[in-house]
This record gives sequence, C-alpha cells and structure tokens, in this order.
Amino acid sequence: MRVDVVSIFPEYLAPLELSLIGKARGLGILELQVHDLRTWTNDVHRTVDDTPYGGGPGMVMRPEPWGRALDQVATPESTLIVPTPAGEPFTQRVAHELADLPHLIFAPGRYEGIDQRVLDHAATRMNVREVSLGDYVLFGGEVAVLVIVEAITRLLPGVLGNADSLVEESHTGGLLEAPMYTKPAVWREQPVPEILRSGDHGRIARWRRAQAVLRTAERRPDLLAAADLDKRDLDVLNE
Ligand SMILES: N#Cc1c(-c2ccc3ccn(Cc4cccnc4)c3c2)n[nH]c1N
Repeated sequence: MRVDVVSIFPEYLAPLELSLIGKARGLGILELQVHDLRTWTNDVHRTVDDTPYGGGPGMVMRPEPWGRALDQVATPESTLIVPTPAGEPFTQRVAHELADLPHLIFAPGRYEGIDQRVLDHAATRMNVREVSLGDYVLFGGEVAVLVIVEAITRLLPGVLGNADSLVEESHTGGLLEAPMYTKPAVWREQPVPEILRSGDHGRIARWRRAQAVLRTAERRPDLLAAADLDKRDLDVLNE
C-alpha cells in the first residue's frame, strides 16, 4: 500500500516514522510520503487560506494549492481521504475497506476546512471519502490521519507478528474485547479469574465470549444489533 499525506504541518505526521508503522515501512509493506502543501503555492507569502464566501468566522483553505498537489500526487488508482467533522464515522469496518486499497491520499485540512470544489473536482477522477473520528471538533485533520493510518497499517498482512491478535480484539466481529490479564496471579489482593488459569481452552474461549457480549451490552448496546450473536450469547444476556 502507498500512502501520501499533504499537510501545512508535515512535522505533525512525524510519529508515522515510529514503531509498527516504521516497521511496516521498513518491510516495504507500506510506502508513505508526507508533503508540505505550501510546495504548491505560487505567491511570495505561500498563501493557503482566504476568507469564506458568504461571510462567517475563520478562514477557508484555497483550492489552487490543493488542486496542484493532487494533480502531482494522484494516480488513477488513488482514493482521497478527507478528515472532517462532517464525514462518515471512521470505524473498524472502514479501516478494513481502506486497508484493501492500493493508494490513499490524505488531505488533512486546517482553519474551517478545504474549499468544497477541491473535493468535488477530485471526485471526477478518483474515489473521495470524507471521514470523521467522532462527534467532537479538532483544530485540523492531522490527528485523524495519524489515527487512520495506524488503524489501517495494523490490518496489513505481515505487520502484526501474531495475526490472531486481530481476531479477538475489540470491534472484530462487532463486539468489544474481553478483559485481559497477565502475571502476577494475584495483584493487590485481586486474583486473575480462575478460569483463565484452568488450561481448559474451550471454557476459556466461552468465558471470553461471554465477557465480550456482557461488556458490549453494558458499554456499547448500539453495537449489539449488528453483532453476530448466537444462542449462547443470547442466554448470557438473559442470565
Ligand atoms: N476527522 C475529523 C475531525 C475534525 C477535523 C478534521 C479536519 C479539519 C480541518 C479543519 N478542522 C477544524 C474545523 C473546525 C470547525 C469546523 N470545521 C473544521 C478540522 C477538524 N474535527 N473533529 C473530527 N472528528
């Protein structure tokens, strides 16, 4: 997978060099390049924003630099990802969809956002997806790019040493993950649930599933409707 990020704060994306994302890049699983939007300005002040038509507070990002940037970076197999408070919710399902694509271009805006014509023109030549991290407002889209790139990179084959990690984690199969424990067996007079030390893998799997169902029902009942619950799960909920 190739990822290009165009931002007026390229240094904000430095964490993408670290840890597993850095490993994925080192293994050639992920190609990533960050670009400074001001590269595509053509005035002495390297202007990227202007006042909004129709009035209102703040500034809007001008279309010309973005248009020139996308002219250079985009290919016929690109998908443009635009973080915005007005976007579709970014979920694990969306992460899986994006992880299957060959080339993502991220356009994290600042100010009050990017001139809509940039997205509309891009949509004439590539897929465009406007996504939101959640129902709160950030200063700009760079934080969202960090989150989205990490969520996608974890899903790329070869990045997580143990692919089983993806099977049991939260939001896989639509449920939150069960509580996790490690040594010591007792910590501050709190024991690890006995079943997890029983060695009975079938009972352990059933206990974890039950915990996941109960935790999801308690914290995220909205997820239950879409979860693939079986009769045992329903019995757990009705206990
Ligand atoms: N993804 C995502 C987001 C953003 C977000 C993403 C990009 C930009 C570009 C500018 N702003 C500030 C801004 C302020 C007010 C109105 N519109 C935009 C952004 C906020 N906020 N919250 C999310 N979940």
